[in-house]
Amino acid sequence: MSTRKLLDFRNLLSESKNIAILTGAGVSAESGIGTFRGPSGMWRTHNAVDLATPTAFASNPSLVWEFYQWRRSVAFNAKPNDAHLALAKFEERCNRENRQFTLLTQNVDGLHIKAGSKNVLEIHGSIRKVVCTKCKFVDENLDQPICEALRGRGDPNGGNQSAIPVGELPKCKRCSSLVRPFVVWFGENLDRDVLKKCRKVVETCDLFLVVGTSSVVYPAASFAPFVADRGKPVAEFNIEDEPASSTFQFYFAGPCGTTLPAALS
Ligand SMILES: CC(C)NC(=O)[C@H](Cc1c[nH]c2ccccc12)NC(=O)[C@H](CCCC/N=C(/NCCC(=O)O)S[C@H]1O[C@H](COP(=O)(O)OP(=O)(O)OC[C@H]2O[C@@H](n3cnc4c(N)ncnc43)[C@H](O)[C@@H]2O)[C@@H](O)[C@H]1O)NC(=O)OCc1ccccc1
Ligand SMILES: [Zn+2]
Repeated sequence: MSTRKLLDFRNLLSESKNIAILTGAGVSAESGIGTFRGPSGMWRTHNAVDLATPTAFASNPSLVWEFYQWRRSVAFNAKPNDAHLALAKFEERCNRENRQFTLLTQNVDGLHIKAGSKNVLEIHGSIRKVVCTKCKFVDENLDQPICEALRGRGDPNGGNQSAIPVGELPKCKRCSSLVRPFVVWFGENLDRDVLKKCRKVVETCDLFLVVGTSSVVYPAASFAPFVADRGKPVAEFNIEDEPASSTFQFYFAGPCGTTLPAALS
């Protein structure tokens, strides 16, 4: 990206009053958390998107809980990287300058909040929380392992794969029924209130940034085009040399742990 473009972007950034940002797995890649595309999108012989479904959980809750036990262990041991930190720092600046800042993330790893971001919408939920399949009680649970039966389980390269009886899987603190990760699975609707907040953000922001996402999962993938259709500027940050879609005004190629601090500081 030419310095000319970078300067143009930074001027626009300093004039904007209502900035919104959408992040995806690419923002956590430099924290050692694999993305969904490519080899890291596989767990054992399963494609992550096949395990992140209500049907997979209904047919094999033990396997799905092993998958999430592993992802919790990776996420809980991960540290926010310079991209997360730059976003948290930029939010503070916006607050000081009375400008609106909203961070929408598809990531369930909790690293934005760990980095200090405040106005964060985790549109696909968080693996730091569980929800009861019976009474719907939502509880933050950072226990590692989350239950005794999952101790040492979840190894992506094999290990003990015998099915864990449902009665030994994580239980609700209120009614002792089976709990599931508090995440939105494929084929499930996003939370109504979260969707309403997302709609307000894309209808009112005057600058939208898209960071580290392949923009294939909906409804999140519809946000940036919606803002662009309103005639508002969109800037994309991605490690790929070329933008997936060239409809946006700005494209910053490279690892976002480098490009984002350079653009936002
Ligand atoms: C696959 C896709 C086609 N399917 C969908 O979109 C589906 C169905 C659908 C609905 N509407 C549609 C319209 C058209 C087609 C399909 C649909 N959507 C849904 O089911 C949604 C629910 C979607 C949410 C699912 N849950 C997730 N996560 C939580 C769980 C969990 O995480 O376990 S989605 C999950 O996958 C997505 C992964 O995408 P990315 O984050 O972008 O990651 P990816 O690996 O793909 O890309 C990484 C990018 O980063 C870049 N990168 C890598 N390293 C770096 C680096 N260092 N720096 C910068 N960039 C980098 C790479 O180049 C790459 O571009 C994220 O959203 C993530 O949250 N629900 C729904 O719409 O309900 C109503 C409904 C229901 C049925 C039918 C109609 C309507
Ligand atoms: Zn319960």
